Amino acid sequence: MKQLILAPLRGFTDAAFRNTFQHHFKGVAEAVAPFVTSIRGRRIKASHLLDLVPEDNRIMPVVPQILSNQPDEFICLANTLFRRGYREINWNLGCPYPMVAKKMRGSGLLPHPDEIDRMLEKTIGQIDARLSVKTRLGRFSADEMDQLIPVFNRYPLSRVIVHPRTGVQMYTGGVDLKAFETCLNHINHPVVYNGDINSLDFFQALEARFPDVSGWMLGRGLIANPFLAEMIQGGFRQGHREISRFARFHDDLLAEYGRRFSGPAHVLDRMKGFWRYFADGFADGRKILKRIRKAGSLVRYRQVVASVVNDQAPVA
Ligand SMILES: Cc1cc2nc3c(=O)[nH]c(=O)nc-3n(C[C@H](O)[C@H](O)[C@H](O)COP(=O)(O)O)c2cc1C
Repeated sequence: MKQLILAPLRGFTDAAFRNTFQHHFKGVAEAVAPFVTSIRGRRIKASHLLDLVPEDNRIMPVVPQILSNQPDEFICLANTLFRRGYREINWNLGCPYPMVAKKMRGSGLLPHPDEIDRMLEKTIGQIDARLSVKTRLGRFSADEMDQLIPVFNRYPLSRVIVHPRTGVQMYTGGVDLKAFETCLNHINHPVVYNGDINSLDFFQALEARFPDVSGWMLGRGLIANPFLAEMIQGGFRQGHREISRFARFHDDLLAEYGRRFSGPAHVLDRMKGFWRYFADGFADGRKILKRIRKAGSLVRYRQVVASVVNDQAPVA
């Protein structure tokens, strides 16, 4: 089995999604959860860690992720999560949003390897869990990696997940596979590849080029085509993308948000959000997305989805 990992996508891959996904589809071994920010003071409210309630995370193994640049806060949150049973904590060094990056968090830390060094030095001996990082190549330029790799190599990280884009690229432009190769060759820890795995063909090309990768993280491509992990594990191109399975998954996801969210408007918003990705799995996805976005109520939304499911066969 290839080690396939569900990427953290805030607003998408929460416990409701992770559990429902795992119930309907095979092929994914674990997930990194969307980030939680560290907070000042020692009291961490239960509401802050709602997505990481252990009883709600027994179906898919989960690695919590922390966004922080404060060693004390990081240690406190990481050890709280360890006491709840999480054995690995991931540090977010990739978040590209200017609001985050300007405060020297996420990818905003990447131009400051000395700060990353300081964080790792202060935290790593103080937390009980294993520590991994999820990083981009740099904030402004892939060259920033040259300074970052020696820092990562100085500490006993359990793995380094690399999304080979810069922070300022956000999600545009291509992934920089040459720079990823440099990371793979020079980082002394297991390296996980992440970015744009949207098809079996691209996955197979990556796997052929980078046989030493320890795992593969999939985000948007897996939401767009929830069958992708099964396709990758089986090495087959088509055949298992059955609309009825997709429909059952969709309906269970909708029901799950119905149980968790306080009103139909929130549920509708969340489900509409998913169609930004689901639509890519359909031949006339743009038209479908327009119809879904126009739905003004959950009742209407269900009708549109039912007609989409009845009328269309998704493309593999
Ligand atoms: C809406 C959205 C939310 C995201 N939230 C997180 C997050 O909480 N933590 C993180 O490390 N990366 C986050 N990412 C980045 C993804 O984990 C991943 O690195 C990126 O989407 C590239 O992988 P993909 O092409 O397989 O989606 C987010 C991406 C998107 C599009």
